Amino acid sequence: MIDLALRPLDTAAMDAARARQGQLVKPPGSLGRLEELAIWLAGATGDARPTVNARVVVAAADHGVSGVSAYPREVTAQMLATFLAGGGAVSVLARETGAELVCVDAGVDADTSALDVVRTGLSPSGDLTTQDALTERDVTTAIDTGRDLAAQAAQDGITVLVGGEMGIGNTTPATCLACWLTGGAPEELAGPGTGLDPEGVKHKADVIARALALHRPSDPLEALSTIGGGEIAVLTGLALGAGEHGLAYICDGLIATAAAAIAVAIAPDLRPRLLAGHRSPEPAHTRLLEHLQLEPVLELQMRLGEASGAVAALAILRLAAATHDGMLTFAEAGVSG
Ligand SMILES: O=C(O)c1ccc[n+]([C@@H]2O[C@H](COP(=O)([O-])O)[C@@H](O)[C@H]2O)c1
Ligand SMILES: Cc1cc2nc[nH]c2cc1C
Repeated sequence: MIDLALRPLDTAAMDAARARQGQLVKPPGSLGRLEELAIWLAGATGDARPTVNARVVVAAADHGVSGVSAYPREVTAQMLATFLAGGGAVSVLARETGAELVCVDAGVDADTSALDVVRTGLSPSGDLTTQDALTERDVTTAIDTGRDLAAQAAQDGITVLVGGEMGIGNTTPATCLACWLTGGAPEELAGPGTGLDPEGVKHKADVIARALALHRPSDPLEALSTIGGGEIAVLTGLALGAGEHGLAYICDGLIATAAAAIAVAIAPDLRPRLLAGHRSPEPAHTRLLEHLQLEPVLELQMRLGEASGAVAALAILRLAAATHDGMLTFAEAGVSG
């Protein structure tokens, strides 16, 4: 197991934020979820009037499992280059929301030496229907990379971390993990990913069932090594690191949420620090959100990954923090309350 010291939410900062919300010039509760988000952010950051200083980490990897995606694996490296060139959805969304973007090569099947990425030295995962996806050592390396990125973010004054991923085929390991965590059946939880037809989804459910029959992991780290992937393990480490360093953490769709759910299985106290950015239409995502008892901020039928849904939610979190900090109180505005 991993030696972790997680910070709990700061209840004094939350109480102060709640009291401020009660004084702002609006009927109590009238900003709805924005009020809850501001109070949560106060707890996660330990600041009763928190600022949003966000960094988006996109971890990319390829996968040995085949015949489960509508796209070929070379798309992973091509999209990584596109993110860094500023032309991917996440590049635009991060720019619009004033967040920094950091990309990680967590086992991409291409030479990425010309790209400005964080390196792990990992190779693509093995085919989880016939072998372990990762070695135990790979899992440790990936988790440590994620935790180090969170430590660096805290040092840089970041208050909000957003985790996303890119990896052709990765809805298959993510759905395996969702089945393992929730007891869900592959035929219930397998979805179309990048766009499989119903026959493709049925085949994918068979692949997931085969992987689960071959591997019977007994703990979350073993689950990452047998039925996980490099980018998933990096995001598990990133979420754990957010807990260690007192950062707020926004989960994206199916894959990023599976990674966060594994982090919670490792360290249950992490859960209150997680915000579900959105709900993806993948059935396994809804099951994971129920498992974690997280209510997504947005439901926009987004199913891209890349942290796109989480960064869309970051825009809402910014508005929550801005109203919390910038509004006048009844007394300051001279409004009868
Ligand atoms: O985040 C989601 O819920 C999500 C749902 C479907 C697809 N994706 C993205 O699509 C890729 C995985 O899909 P697939 O069909 O290749 O397993 C990967 O790059 C993910 O970022 C992401
Ligand atoms: C083009 C493309 C972009 C993506 N971004 C995240 N997953 C993706 C999958 C594909 C196929």
